[in-house]
Amino acid sequence: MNALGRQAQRSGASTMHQRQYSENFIDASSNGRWLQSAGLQHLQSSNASVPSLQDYGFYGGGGGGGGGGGGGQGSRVYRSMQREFGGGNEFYSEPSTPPLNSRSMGQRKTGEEQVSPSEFSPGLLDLHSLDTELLPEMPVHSLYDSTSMYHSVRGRSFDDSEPYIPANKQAGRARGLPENNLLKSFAADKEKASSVAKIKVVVRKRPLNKKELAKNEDDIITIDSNSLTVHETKLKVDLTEYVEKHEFFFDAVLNEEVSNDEVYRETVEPIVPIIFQRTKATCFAYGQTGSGKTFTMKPLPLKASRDILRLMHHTYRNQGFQLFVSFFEIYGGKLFDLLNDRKKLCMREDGKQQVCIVGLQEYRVSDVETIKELIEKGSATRSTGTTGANEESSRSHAILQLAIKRSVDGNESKPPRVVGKLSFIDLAGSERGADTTDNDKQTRMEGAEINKSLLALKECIRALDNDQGHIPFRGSKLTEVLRDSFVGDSRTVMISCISPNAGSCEHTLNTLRYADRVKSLSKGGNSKKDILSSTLNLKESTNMPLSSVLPVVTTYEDDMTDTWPDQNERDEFDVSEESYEQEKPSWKNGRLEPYHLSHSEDKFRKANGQTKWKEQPKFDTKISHSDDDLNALLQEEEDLVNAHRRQVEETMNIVREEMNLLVEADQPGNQLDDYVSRLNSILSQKAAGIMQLQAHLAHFQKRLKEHNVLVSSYGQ
Ligand SMILES: Nc1ncnc2c1ncn2[C@@H]1O[C@H](COP(=O)(O)OP(=O)(O)OP(=O)(O)O)[C@@H](O)[C@H]1O
Repeated sequence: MNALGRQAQRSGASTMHQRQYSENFIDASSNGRWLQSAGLQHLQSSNASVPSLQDYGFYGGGGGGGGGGGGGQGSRVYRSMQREFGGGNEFYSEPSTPPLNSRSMGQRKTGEEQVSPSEFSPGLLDLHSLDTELLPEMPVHSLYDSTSMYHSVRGRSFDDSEPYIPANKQAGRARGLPENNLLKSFAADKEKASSVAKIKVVVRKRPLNKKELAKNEDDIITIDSNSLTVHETKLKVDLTEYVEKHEFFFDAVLNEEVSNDEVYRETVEPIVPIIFQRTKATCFAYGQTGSGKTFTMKPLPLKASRDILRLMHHTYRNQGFQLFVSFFEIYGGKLFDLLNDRKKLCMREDGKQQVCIVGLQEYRVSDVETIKELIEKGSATRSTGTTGANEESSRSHAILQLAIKRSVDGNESKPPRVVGKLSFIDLAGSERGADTTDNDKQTRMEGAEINKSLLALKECIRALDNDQGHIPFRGSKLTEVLRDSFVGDSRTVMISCISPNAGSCEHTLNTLRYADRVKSLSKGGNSKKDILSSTLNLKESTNMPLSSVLPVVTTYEDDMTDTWPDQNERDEFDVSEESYEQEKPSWKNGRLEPYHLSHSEDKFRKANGQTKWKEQPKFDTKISHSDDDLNALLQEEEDLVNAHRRQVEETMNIVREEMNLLVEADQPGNQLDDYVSRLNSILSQKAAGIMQLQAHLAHFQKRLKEHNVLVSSYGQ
């Protein structure tokens, strides 16, 4: 739609997708089968033949290379940790096993691994051996025990000796962010910690980039505390410009000057302690391609790992917690292990509908440098391509998981089981269908798959936050994979990334509407305020009377029920192209004929004059719920056009009435002629506006159809 989306398409064969494979990295066949788990649910029996724990951690001290210049804080922390814990902590007394030459190590087997290769080789699922179920509650000494916590803080700890996060470095902050003081936050009691919002929506605006500055593009986003306004320049029918303001409210809005440290403090830091309490948390970035998702997400896992390790070495010292890292991507609906030469993974479901990622390698880590190295390797292996807005666009969803595990009853011979998990998802850029029309088939299919999964994700978050019985996890691979992070006690942080330039206005509004929906549908917390803000957002954004906006709010209420219209309803609300044909206004005998509502639209009207938009138009019923959801999104746009059309129609009716009154009044002929011709010209302008809106609508419908065809063909 805008120029950005149309630039720099990829040629089909050359495919700028990079398939970079990290040479020298850990061999696919390494590790015991317990490493195969992504930390998903499992059947607990087992254990007799489980291999003993292997530590694939490799320690920054000796290698150093991986850390390179970027070591910075991490190296400092590591050294400090060594100083503090080198003697006492089990993790730091284990032999170093650098991964770069771990191929041979991978073939090493413990006695317990001497089992049928077909049974235990990586890639095969043995549900009985996987630690996929959260560890049942176990007494954890010192957990939220303020005495011991303060003890560790006040004693000589690395926090005292070498704080790695600059104290209160708040330059350029949009608003007061919480201080980074993890251990201090631990002083809060358990209840307080678990009161962290179930879902938090944060928006981050990036600065204008060089390209945008060179084009003299305006920054159209203003931020005030936790509200944000998009200033959209629009054209009236008579081609005069006007600015429409769209105001949104979120849990936090971070301006372009906010650092990644501050983003971490606002988003992930509060949930880190909770994952020691049998909680699974997910943090993901959403937004248009080039809006800063990767920039935002990339540092978060490392910062979180640092805090996790600090907690493990302070508050939970000697309590047997272990940290594991896995990193995989979903590309084109398929899973690839980013820490194992992009080995294709498969997902299986057991009888209890527990999902396991078969063959996924997990690495036990005990220092920041190792994690850093793993993240860098995984990121380099990710599928990227070029979009108009981003030369190195992520074309996959990358999922990095930090799992905290613990041996049952402290028995080290048993495989550790998941206590909690923190998943970081760098989603592929959201794209509008209109931006991909000129792209090659592969790109378009990627776009369709990406959009499908983003919509499925939104649907799941909504359903979860509203405690709905049915969570539509099967909507996409992404949501299937994340199922276990969402069930039970879970937390979700969504970071919506937006570009500030005028050329991205449409994308930005879409991103914010997506975020707004996720937030405003939240049952927990300030639901009243959220509903209000949602209404306000829509009111502002459409510049229409509230009555025209109400149907959209109705959508929200309807959606909360998670019900989908049955087939009959869909049939009844079928919106066919013919119906729009009939709607075109026509001139007859020099007069504009009344603008009839189509039969189908009439059916949307409710007794109170409001329109109910819950019902989806009828589309290919083979398409999954997420596709229905896309339809719903497009339906929203269609609703908007319809609302505008009704507004125009009302204006026309008023004008028509005025004309009739004038004709009836016995005015001098010449004056009347003048007036009538003026009104006629207004009417023809309005008619042109209606035509425009109809073309807009037809365009949406066409796109929707194309998308559905694409998705269904892609799914086959
Ligand atoms: N807050 C920011 N401050 C400075 N530069 C930023 C910021 N956010 C993004 N950028 C820069 O903008 C460019 C695009 O960012 P990034 O690759 O993170 O986008 P993306 O949303 O992940 O895109 P895609 O979905 O295509 O992968 C990068 O060069 C990045 O360094």
